Amino acid sequence: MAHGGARAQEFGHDAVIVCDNLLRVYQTDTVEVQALQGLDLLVHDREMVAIVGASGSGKSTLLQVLAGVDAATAGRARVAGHDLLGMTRRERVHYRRHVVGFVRQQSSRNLVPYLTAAQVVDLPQSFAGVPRRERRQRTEELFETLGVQHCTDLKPHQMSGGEQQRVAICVALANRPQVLLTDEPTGELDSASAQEVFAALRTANREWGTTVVIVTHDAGVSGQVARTVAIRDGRTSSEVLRSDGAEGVPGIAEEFAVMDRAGRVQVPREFREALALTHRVRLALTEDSIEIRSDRGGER
Ligand SMILES: Nc1ncnc2c1ncn2[C@@H]1O[C@H](COP(=O)(O)OP(=O)(O)OP(=O)(O)O)[C@@H](O)[C@H]1O
Repeated sequence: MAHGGARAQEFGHDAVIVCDNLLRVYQTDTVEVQALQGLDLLVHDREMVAIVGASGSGKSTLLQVLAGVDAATAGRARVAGHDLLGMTRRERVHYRRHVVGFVRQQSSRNLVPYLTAAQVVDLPQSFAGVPRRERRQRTEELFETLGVQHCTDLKPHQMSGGEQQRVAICVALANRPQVLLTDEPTGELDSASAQEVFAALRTANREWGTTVVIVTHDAGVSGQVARTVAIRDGRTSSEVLRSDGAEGVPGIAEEFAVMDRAGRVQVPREFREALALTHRVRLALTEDSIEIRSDRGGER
């Protein structure tokens, strides 16, 4: 039991994605940008989670760290048991090829202009050494499940934006990753095509048990997933949990603030402005709540 107890204390020991106090600092000649400022995040196996936030809040940086294409400056990031800050080059190649699938922000970067859908989905499987017959079967299975069989012999310029994105999702899923990371998968799409892409992501999540993370600045995504995590200034600030409604009836969504392990909570700007809260506030513990009051009359 002592062993189990010790494990239970480790932050996120049972999560597929663990970000613990993650920091990413970009250093240029003149400025230092803290894109991630001590971000904590847990995602569990088979979850489908959306990450929302304003432009510049750190969403893409987070996804690139999780995808293994960028390295955090400090903190801990673990995905499916892989420690992302301590991986060798070789481990990183294996990780990117087999453990995570990544759909990048610009759809054109996910496909190759002169390759057909079938050829581009074949590529990652071929790099992984999968025999030709199995590759063909997997490609057909992906196209059928995500509804893009008709794109098999088409090149990107012959497909709609939504079809391109669904083929890009097939590429990312080709080697059966445990985790699928998508950066603004519906950013350039009309709402009907966006719905088809969300449906494809849900299908992957349901059919293959893939854990799906969707980064978007579209707050409307909350209606598509059970959990939405909001990032503000490089930190997770709030979460919306949506319970499943009955068939055809939307579920109920409830918003929570996120408290990190040091006890920090971000007070939303509207709340701060409504009470003119500045850098110092009064906290009071009542029987079942904590009050935050302005420090009127106090020195700044
Ligand atoms: N390579 C880089 N060099 C310097 N600063 C960067 C770099 N990449 C990102 N940043 C900065 O880090 C911060 C977070 O950027 P990031 O792209 O992660 O935000 P985002 O929430 O994904 O925004 P968007 O929705 O516009 O893509 C921003 O201030 C951005 O300017």
